[in-house]
Amino acid sequence: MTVAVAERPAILQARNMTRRFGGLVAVNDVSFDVREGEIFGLIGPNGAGKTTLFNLMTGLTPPSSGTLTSRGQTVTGLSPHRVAGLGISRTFQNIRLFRGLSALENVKVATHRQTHAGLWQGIFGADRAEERQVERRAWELLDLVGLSDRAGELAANFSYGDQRKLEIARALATEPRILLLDEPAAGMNTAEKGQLTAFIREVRDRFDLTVLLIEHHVPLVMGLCDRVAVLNFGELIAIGDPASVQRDPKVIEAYLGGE
Ligand SMILES: Nc1ncnc2c1ncn2[C@@H]1O[C@H](COP(=O)(O)OP(=O)(O)OP(=O)(O)O)[C@@H](O)[C@H]1O
Repeated sequence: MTVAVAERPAILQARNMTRRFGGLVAVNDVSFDVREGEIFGLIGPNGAGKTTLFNLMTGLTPPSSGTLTSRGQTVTGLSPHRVAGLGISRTFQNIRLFRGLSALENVKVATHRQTHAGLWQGIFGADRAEERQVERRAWELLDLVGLSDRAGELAANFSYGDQRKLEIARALATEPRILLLDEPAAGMNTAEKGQLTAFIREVRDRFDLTVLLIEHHVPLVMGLCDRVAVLNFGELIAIGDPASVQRDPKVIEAYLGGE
């Protein structure tokens, strides 16, 4: 029997997370839980602190204060590599592919990073058995994101939308439990945006994931997410199911009203 998202245990617990940059408080005393298996949206106006919060959650930026734990393990203070090792993987608002490598090589490099081999083995091949396994897995992931027929093409030649899909394949290569997507719909055309909801749900179900996403495209967030959190000037001003968040006067004033 499927357990309702609301009754599932927390997989992430953010407590009083704050990040200052000089005099600017980019993330201000933010606390929330993310439950196992949910699709959790993070929205807010430009500069509200969404990416900074993702950076705090993935070890890219240390918090000024506060903690993040995942099933009892402290995440804050770990390097991005160690955070990935805990099963927390992400994509970036500014796409970070190896533009001069093929789609297949991009996914293989990400897979190798999870195994003992490093970047160069990722490109030129490691132990043969491991290499075959990595290659098979990379093809599977490219297939999942619909890019296997273009495996040999350079990442630089892909449209924005396809580069985002490739980034998701790379993030999945590390076999995460928690996937953070920073603006997955940015640069996608209307048809691609339409398919993204079903795609993210399919990925969540297939890999038994919890998904957090930052997204400016409000209809996508509202149609996709189990719960939505709203940041404004670094503060968490609302959290709940999409319908109640959309009705919240604070949210309308801060964000949706300004759309
Ligand atoms: N490394 C940094 N140094 C100084 N200020 C920063 C740094 N990173 C972010 N900021 C500031 O922190 C605030 C929050 O930025 P952040 O990028 O997290 O917002 P955001 O909600 O992701 O915005 P957007 O929707 O435009 O991507 C902004 O005022 C930004 O200028």
